[in-house]
Amino acid sequence: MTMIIRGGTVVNADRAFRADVMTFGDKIVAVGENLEAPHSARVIDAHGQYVMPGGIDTHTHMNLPFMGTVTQDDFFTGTAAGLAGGTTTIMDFVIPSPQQSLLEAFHTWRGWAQKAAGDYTFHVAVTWWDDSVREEMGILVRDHGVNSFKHFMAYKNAIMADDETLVNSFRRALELGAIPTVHAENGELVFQLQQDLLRRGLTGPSSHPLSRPPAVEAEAANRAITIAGVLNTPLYIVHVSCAESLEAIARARANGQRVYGEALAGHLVIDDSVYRSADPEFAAGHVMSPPFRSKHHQAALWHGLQAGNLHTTATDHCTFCAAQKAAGKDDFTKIPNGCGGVEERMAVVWDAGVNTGRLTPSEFVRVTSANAAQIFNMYPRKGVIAVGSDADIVVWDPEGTRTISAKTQHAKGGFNVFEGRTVRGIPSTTMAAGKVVFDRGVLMAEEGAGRYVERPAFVPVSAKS
Ligand SMILES: C[C@@H](CNC(N)=O)C(=O)O
Ligand SMILES: [Zn+2]
Ligand SMILES: [Zn+2]
Ligand SMILES: [Zn+2]
Repeated sequence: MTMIIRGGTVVNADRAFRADVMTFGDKIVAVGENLEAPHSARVIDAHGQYVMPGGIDTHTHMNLPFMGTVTQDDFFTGTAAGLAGGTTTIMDFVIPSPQQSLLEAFHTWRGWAQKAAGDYTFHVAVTWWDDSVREEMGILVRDHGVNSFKHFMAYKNAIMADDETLVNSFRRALELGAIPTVHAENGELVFQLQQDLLRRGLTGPSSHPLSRPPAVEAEAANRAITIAGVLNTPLYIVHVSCAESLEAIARARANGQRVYGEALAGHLVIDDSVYRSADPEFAAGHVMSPPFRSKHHQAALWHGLQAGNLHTTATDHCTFCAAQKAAGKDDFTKIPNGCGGVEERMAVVWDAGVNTGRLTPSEFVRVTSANAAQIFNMYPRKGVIAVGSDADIVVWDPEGTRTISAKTQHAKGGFNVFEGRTVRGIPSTTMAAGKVVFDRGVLMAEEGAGRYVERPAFVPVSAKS
C-alpha cells in the first residue's frame, strides 16, 4: 500500500523543510517536493502541518507487577494510547525479581508484549548479581537485541541494586557494548525517611515527597556518575527530576563524561503542590518516584533540555486506578508508585516547550524521538523522516487544541495527572509501520501489530578491524 503525505513541513532533529513523504509497506520510500505518486496511493493532506518522526517514549511500564498489584495498562492499551498521542515506539522494562533468571523474565515480558499495537523494545533490569547474571547479560545482547541494562538504586527490600551489583553490571555492560541506565534515588535513605515519617504518624500521601527530597536523588545520581566515570562506561539517568541531579550531569558532561539524562513530561509541568491537596485520592494519584518537584526544579529541567544536559523526554507510564492506590490510604509507603502520560507526552512537551519558545520544532523532535533512537542505537530506522526509515510518522497540527481528561483518554486507570490542561499542538494523524493507526481523533490500533525492536550493541571501532 502506497501512502503519500502531501503539503507538509517535514521536521527532523537537524532541520525543517517543505516536502511530501511517500511510504510503501512499512518503510519511507521518498521524501521531496511535489512527489509523483501512483494513482492508487492514499493521500494524507498535511498542509499547514508538521510531518515528524513518530515519538519514542524511553520509559514505560505496561503490565508491570509492582508493589503487590499489576498496572492497569497492558501492552495493547498502553501502546494504543501512545499511538493516539503520536508515540509509535515504547521502551519498556524487563524487571526480574532478585534471584530470577534475566532470560526467563525476558521471555515472560516478551509474551506479555505480543499484544502490543505499536513497536516496543526492552531495557533489562539487573536486580541481583552472580555469574549467571553476567552470562545472561551476554546472551541478551548477542541473541536478543538488548543494549541497555537498568539498575534501580531505590526500592530497598525489593529490586534495589547495591554497589556490588552496580559495579559488576556496569563493567559487564561495557564489555558487551551496552549502556547502563539507573533510577537514581538512595533507597536506604528513602527507606529510613519513610520509617521516620510513619513513626511520627505522618501516613498520608503528602509524606511521599518528604521521604524523597532532591538530595536523595542527587546522591544516587552522583554515585552512578562516579561509578561510570571510574569504569569508563556511558550512563543514562532516567527520570531526572531535580536541579541537583542536573548539576551533577552537567559537571560530568563538562568533564567529557558520556552521561545522558531523561526528563518526564510530568516533571516538566506538574509541581509538588499536588501532594498538599485536600483530596487524598488526588494526592495519591500523583505518587510516583521521584516525586513531582517545585517550580524551581521544573525550570532547571527545561534549562537542561535546552542546554543539552537532558536528552530525552519520557513518561514512566505506570498506571494504577484509585482502588489500587487506596492500598496506601493508611500508609503512604504502600501506595503503588506510578502515573500515566504515554498519550499526552508529545502534546504536553510541544505546548510547554515549542509554544513558549523554549524549543524549536527540530529540538522537539530531538527530545521526543531522535535522541532516543541514537542513544539506544535504533537510528536511522527510528527517529528520522528519511528514505529507508520505518514509516512511523506523526502529522502534527500546531493549531489543534485538546483539553486533557481521564474521561477522554485512551489509557486505563481512570486518572490523568494532566487533567484539565488544554494543549495547543496535537497529532492529527499517526502512522505506524506504514499503517494509519490514528486519524482526526479516531484510534484504529490493532492488537498484535506491534513489533519487538532489536537494538544492536555498540561495538568499539577497534573491535571491527
Ligand atoms: C517502578 C517504576 C515506576 N514507578 C514510579 N516511577 O514511581 C519506576 O520507578 O520507574
Ligand atoms: Zn524509576
Ligand atoms: Zn520507571
Ligand atoms: Zn481498579
